[in-house]
Amino acid sequence: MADTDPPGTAARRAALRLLDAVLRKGLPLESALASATRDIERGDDRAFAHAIAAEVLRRLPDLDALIDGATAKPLPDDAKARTALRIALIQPLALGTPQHAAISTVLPLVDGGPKRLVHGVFGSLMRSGAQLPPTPSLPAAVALRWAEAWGDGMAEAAARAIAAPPPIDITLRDAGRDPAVTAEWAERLEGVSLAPGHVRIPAGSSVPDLPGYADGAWWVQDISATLPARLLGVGKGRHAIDLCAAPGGKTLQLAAAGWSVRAIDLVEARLKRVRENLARTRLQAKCVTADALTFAPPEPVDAVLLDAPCSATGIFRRHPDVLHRVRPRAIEGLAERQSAMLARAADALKPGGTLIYSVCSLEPAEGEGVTDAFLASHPGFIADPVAQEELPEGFAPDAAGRVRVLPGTLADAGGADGFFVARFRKG
Ligand SMILES: C[S@@+](CC[C@H](N)C(=O)[O-])C[C@H]1O[C@@H](n2cnc3c(N)ncnc32)[C@H](O)[C@@H]1O
Repeated sequence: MADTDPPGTAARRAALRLLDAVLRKGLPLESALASATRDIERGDDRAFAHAIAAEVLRRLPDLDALIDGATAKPLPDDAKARTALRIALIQPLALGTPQHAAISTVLPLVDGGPKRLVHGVFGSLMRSGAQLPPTPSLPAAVALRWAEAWGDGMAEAAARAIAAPPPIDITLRDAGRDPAVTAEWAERLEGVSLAPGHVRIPAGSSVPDLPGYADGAWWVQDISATLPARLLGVGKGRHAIDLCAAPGGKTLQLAAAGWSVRAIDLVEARLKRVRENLARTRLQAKCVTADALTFAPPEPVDAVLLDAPCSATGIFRRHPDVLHRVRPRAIEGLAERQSAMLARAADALKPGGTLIYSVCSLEPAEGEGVTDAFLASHPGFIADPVAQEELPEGFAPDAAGRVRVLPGTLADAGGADGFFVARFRKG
């Protein structure tokens, strides 16, 4: 950083590195954060760099349309000047930063480069009163892929859902299916409940400061992500394996519902988070670092939950980077690995046991495609259709008894992550 840089420039430089990591290197925003903000001392500056990058990713096609409308010759997609302009524009247009602060801290990012162009385009857009459209636009390739898979209405609902970060959902440890306990917590947390054991609070709430967090009375988990464990019901001491467990939301649900749980994850550092979450909530599970593609339990078990690693396109509201870095070829590769994991999961079950497969993906190849192929290649398994009564209000099984959650679900109550769940029984 140059000594003459205005205060706040470091945060914009970090935002530039973050956007480069996502858009050029294809990395998840969260995993690029530590390295991109390494030279920033203050936590609020690091948070601001993150907020700028996330908001640019939320509104990227709309920002680019403004930039293209104000430049005689389109800037290349990966030009530093384009990224600098995205960072400068998003601040007054969405984050409330005064125009002069936004541009003065962005110009040093293009030192020795097209500074005048960046200044000129920013100035002319601001003078003309440029605004972002009220409904964000999806990247064209994503809009096309999702409209083809699910119809235009889904793509429109997804676009509406990007506009703002979603609310925070909480799963209660001790509520079980008792509506009175849930109602009590909804009041304490000043939230609303959309299902037994669930409370929804506004986006941006400071989670560790809320009542019950330090005592481990609840954990953060989107309502869609609660469905797989809900569909296994109460455990009564029976044995379950959570095959890709970290950070552990479903392990905690299963343990709280009385299952004897073995939590597996490939990545030891991620399994550490499961252990921390178990310690905080005072729940029990055996944590094992292992590869789901080769793991075999000592004895077959009553239930296996495979919440497989996936494109994560269902959580685009929280992680808008997925909209820009997940490509069709990657989705194909993920579906192959999910099929291999599901076959392995099937081997771990007792006869009569229940297998749950889930992904936080909006790609049919990773959901319906994997489960259709599984049933076709595993004649010893049958689909175990989900009944409407098993699901929270606002969710519904599809014609085959699987649960496909699309954008637009619970739209009036703050939405839900995109998700897919299927249940099978071993004959
Ligand atoms: C979708 S996340 C799981 C979320 C978790 N079920 C929950 O509810 O908190 C996928 C997890 O799979 C793990 N994973 C990826 N490849 C794996 C493998 N081959 N074997 C086991 N775990 C794997 C990742 O480390 C990651 O923690």
